[in-house]
Amino acid sequence: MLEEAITRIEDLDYESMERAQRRLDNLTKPRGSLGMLEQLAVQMAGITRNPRPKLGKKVSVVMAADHGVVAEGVSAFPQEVTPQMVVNFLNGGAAINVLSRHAGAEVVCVDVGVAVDLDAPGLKVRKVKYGTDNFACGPAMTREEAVRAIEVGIDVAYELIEKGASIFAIGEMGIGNTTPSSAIVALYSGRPLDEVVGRGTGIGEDRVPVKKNAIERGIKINKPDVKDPIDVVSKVGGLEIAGMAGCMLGAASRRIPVVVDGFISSAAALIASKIEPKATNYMIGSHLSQEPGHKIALDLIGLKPLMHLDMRLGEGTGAVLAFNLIEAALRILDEMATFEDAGVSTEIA
Ligand SMILES: O=C(O)c1ccc[n+]([C@@H]2O[C@H](COP(=O)([O-])O)[C@@H](O)[C@H]2O)c1
Ligand SMILES: Cc1cc2nc[nH]c2cc1C
Repeated sequence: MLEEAITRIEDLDYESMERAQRRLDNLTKPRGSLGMLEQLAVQMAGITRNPRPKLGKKVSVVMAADHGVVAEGVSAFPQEVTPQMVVNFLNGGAAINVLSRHAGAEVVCVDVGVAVDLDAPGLKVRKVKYGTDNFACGPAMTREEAVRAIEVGIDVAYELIEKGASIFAIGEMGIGNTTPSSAIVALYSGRPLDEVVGRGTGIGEDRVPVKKNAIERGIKINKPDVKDPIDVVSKVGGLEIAGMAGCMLGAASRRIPVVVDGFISSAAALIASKIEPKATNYMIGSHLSQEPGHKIALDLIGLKPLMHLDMRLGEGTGAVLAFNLIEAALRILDEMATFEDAGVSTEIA
């Protein structure tokens, strides 16, 4: 399934992009004056193979899983918050529910590896494992488990696309998951942990060295091979990180755009981009998280955030806010009058 998805990921459709660009240049505004909205519209044309695309159904996917590395004291919150928040997502009370309602998007929550069984109607139970093992002491999961988690993501993407999804916000919930995300971003960027590791849910400055030490031990003991992204995500990653990477690859293989959320979502995007570089064509950056490693990850992938909101929540909350901007960009492309239509004089020189 993973192989099939990878081989189906194509380049953007340059003809639709050129046509969209030509129309944007003829609309009643100085060329390029709508900045990133214009780039978004052109990218969407290339993704959808349509020079004047419209958004259909919008979906926020929240991949949830637990992390053995929390035993090292790397999070400000206890592990039971992961299942508690999953229940909150299903009851409609979390930030992602509110912002998704605001954006007219549906929320889909997937249990890829929560440490307990949950009896929560509406939850997609695709559990690969009851949380990862502590990667400071050995591999987080086996290679087979990592591939299964990626394939859960691909499968969920296909299922939702089949039901009409036209764009995804890719979010997550997993106490401890800024630690594996930091390991992944440090490995691929080669930057020192001091520049990558942040405070996650809000650990005190005194606890940051504990988090860095767990990552250092994890990298030393597991020796992840950066040339093999599945090795990296299995040894020092997470089940929801693999699941999100899969969702991004699955969507790209069906020419569906994915909006990358915060630090953890960007670590997943980095893994997806290392599995298949063309997948980045289908990715849209949303916001810049307060986690210091987020900018490093986005730069590595080549994504530019649309918003700077000082957020650091996760769940897909930044990504879903970008839906309105993407829709705005498409409406500009479709609805604005051209110079000719409106009888407005064009540039002198
Ligand atoms: O998206 C982000 O940039 C982000 C930054 C910090 C924390 N989070 C969320 O907080 C949790 C991870 O934080 P931590 O401290 O437990 O590693 C996880 O549930 C994430 O959704 C998310
Ligand atoms: C309450 C809470 C909500 C979250 N949502 C995503 N990560 C989270 C972490 C905590 C602690």
